[in-house]
Amino acid sequence: MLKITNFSKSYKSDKKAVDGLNLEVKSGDIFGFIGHNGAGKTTTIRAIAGVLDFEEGEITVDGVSIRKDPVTCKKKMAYIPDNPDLYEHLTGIGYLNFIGDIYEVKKFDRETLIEKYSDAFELTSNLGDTISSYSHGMKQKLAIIAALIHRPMLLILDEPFVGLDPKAAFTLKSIMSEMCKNGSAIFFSTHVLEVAEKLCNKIAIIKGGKLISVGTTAEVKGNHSLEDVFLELIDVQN
Ligand SMILES: Nc1ncnc2c1ncn2[C@@H]1O[C@H](COP(=O)(O)OP(=O)(O)OP(=O)(O)O)[C@@H](O)[C@H]1O
Repeated sequence: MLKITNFSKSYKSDKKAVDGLNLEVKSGDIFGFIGHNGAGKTTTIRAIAGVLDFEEGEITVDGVSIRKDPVTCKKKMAYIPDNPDLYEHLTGIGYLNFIGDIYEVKKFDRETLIEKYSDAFELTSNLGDTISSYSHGMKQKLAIIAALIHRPMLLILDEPFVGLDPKAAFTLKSIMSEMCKNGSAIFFSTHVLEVAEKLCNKIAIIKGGKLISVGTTAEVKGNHSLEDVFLELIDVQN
């Protein structure tokens, strides 16, 4: 579903933020992307989402190059950044309908999914309010609902659990599991290693722009906790 081949990105000419990254996320995978601050997670995620240009390597979504045909790729996926930038003057429902129009989601599907996910995130009674009146967590919930209403084959999330209350985090985890059971693929970054360990069937650890471990969660952590493995790998490679 998502294939990253020899992807590198430099912001300044002297140092690569991401260096020669190879990764494949298959249908049904919940793939956790972990690494220290500045490791290259957001850079990778933004390149996958088609919002960051890059010179080296190839990224394909369902076989389509994000560089050559970004529109086709974007129709197949949804991207939720760590700090979603929403149209503050719109109401919640106005925003969801705006996104529904862009992705040409049919009326019945749209109404059904908006109801389903707004109820799940307890946002239904706030949908008539303007987004500028929402808290940070409410904005995040709205961005998640907007991402889900066009049933993406690939969901890309940058630090999705930051700012969500425990119930909303539980709801999101349940939705992620349900999506992958239905054949979608999910790739997300997180610093919450307990969540990654429980939720993901695959894990990649990035350090200084390079992958230092990748595989099934069982392969990456062996008989240890993911936290122990992560801390040891980060230290050993210093
Ligand atoms: N717009 C930019 N201009 C210059 N350098 C950048 C820019 N964005 C990121 N970088 C650099 O690229 C490297 C990787 O940053 P990135 O944001 O991808 O890390 P991250 O793993 O997402 O970190 P965090 O966990 O703190 O969010 C860092 O050295 C960072 O300073």
